[in-house]
Amino acid sequence: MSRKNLIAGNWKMNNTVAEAVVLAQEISNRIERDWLELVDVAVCPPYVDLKPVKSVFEFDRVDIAVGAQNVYWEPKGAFTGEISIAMIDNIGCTYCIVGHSERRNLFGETNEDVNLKARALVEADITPIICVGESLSVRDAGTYLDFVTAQVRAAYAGMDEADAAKTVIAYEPVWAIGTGRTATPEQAEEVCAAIRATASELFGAEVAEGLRVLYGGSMNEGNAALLLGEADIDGGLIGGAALKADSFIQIVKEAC
Ligand SMILES: O=C[C@H](O)COP(=O)(O)O
Repeated sequence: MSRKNLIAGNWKMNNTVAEAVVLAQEISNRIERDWLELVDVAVCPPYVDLKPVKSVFEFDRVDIAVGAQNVYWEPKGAFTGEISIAMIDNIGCTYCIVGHSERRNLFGETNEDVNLKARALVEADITPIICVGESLSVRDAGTYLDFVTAQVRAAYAGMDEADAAKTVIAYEPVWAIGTGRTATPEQAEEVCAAIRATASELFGAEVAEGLRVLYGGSMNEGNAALLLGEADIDGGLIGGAALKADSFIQIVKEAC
């Protein structure tokens, strides 16, 4: 089965509304419309920027999706500071990142939290981009495949085949995020293939073949082509390089 690449920009905690609108406009102006037949493109700005960025893309009639960077699984109520799935749905989010290592490591998000978020998103027909990835100490200990596939199993707990088919996994080795130290294509492919094999064990070959597995971690316009050339890498979750229209667009082009 051929899978369409997905290039998703994670803007993290960057860009005021004014800055976000300028960046969205630059991306919209420069992206070639026919590339969007060949590759899915999304940007994930901070919550406050979601609606303005979505409005830019709607006004320009450009098929670039928006996604949130996090969400809470409860539908509503006394959860100060949290944002619900209905809220991001209402402003047109197609995707939502869950379990990013910054959320796991800086904000104490657990595998159980990631699972609850992913399941609630699937239920609402918003695609969770489920992030997994090992730290440098786990990589050096040589146990990274067990570690990452355990994260995948935990994220999928309680899901059936139809649920899993609505998800995206992003493999992001923590040691490669924002460090400029990208995984080699071979390193990234080894883990992405293991993720697909785990999905096959859990949900069967058909679901696994259709599952998009992204790579994230210092992906840029210089290394994207080689990473995206690997058999089990179906796109990228881009941090720093997604904050510059030129770099982001070049990566999208490489993914076509
Ligand atoms: O979500 C994106 C990743 O954390 C990658 O970030 P980076 O491209 O700045 O390394």
